[in-house]
Amino acid sequence: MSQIEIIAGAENGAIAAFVAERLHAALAVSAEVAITVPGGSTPFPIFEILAQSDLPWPRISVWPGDDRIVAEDHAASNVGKIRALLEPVGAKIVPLTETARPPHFALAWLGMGGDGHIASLFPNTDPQVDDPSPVRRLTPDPLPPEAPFDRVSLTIPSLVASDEVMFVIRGADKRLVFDAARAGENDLPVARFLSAFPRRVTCFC
Ligand SMILES: O=C1O[C@H](COP(=O)(O)O)[C@@H](O)[C@H](O)[C@H]1O
Repeated sequence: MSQIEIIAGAENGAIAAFVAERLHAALAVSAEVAITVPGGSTPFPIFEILAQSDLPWPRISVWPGDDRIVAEDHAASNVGKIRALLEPVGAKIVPLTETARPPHFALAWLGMGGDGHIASLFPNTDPQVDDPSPVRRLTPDPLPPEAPFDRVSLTIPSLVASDEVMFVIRGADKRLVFDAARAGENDLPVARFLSAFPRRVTCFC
């Protein structure tokens, strides 16, 4: 079980500073590092701030932790929006595909849906902590009305291999779901992940 630090009420600037600090620490011991980041609505204002940081972006690979199966120029594409913000500063943006071989991530940044999904590991997809596949194509059920598409997602083992994990979760309703998950009071995808991840977790919520 992970050790979870809760940081409540953090502004986007403070979250961007945390990410930059963790990446600088990883880059102090590795020439190149990889980070996986979420999609949805929460992370993009933080990416905008992060893009202004002094990080050596050409040494950083950025992988979406999940994506909607749409063209990259579609409004629902996570990789398209990540690329628009972070490629201009020099980051290497790596689209997530079904055949991708994900690297070891220095930092896995996750969001969470109100239904307890992380990445695109929705409850109906029954994500397993010992999934032998690093990436899966999945169909959420129900399909979220704001993004009614099939998905591609890192699996729990791909995320568990990361050095450390951070969540950014907005809203009291989601906080209740997260708190129940970390207390072992539900079996949602977020709870399965937390039960399997043995290292540092920081939750901005
Ligand atoms: O569909 C998705 O939703 C979750 C949560 O997104 P948010 O809008 O609440 O920030 C996100 O973590 C995931 O990557 C995304 O594809």
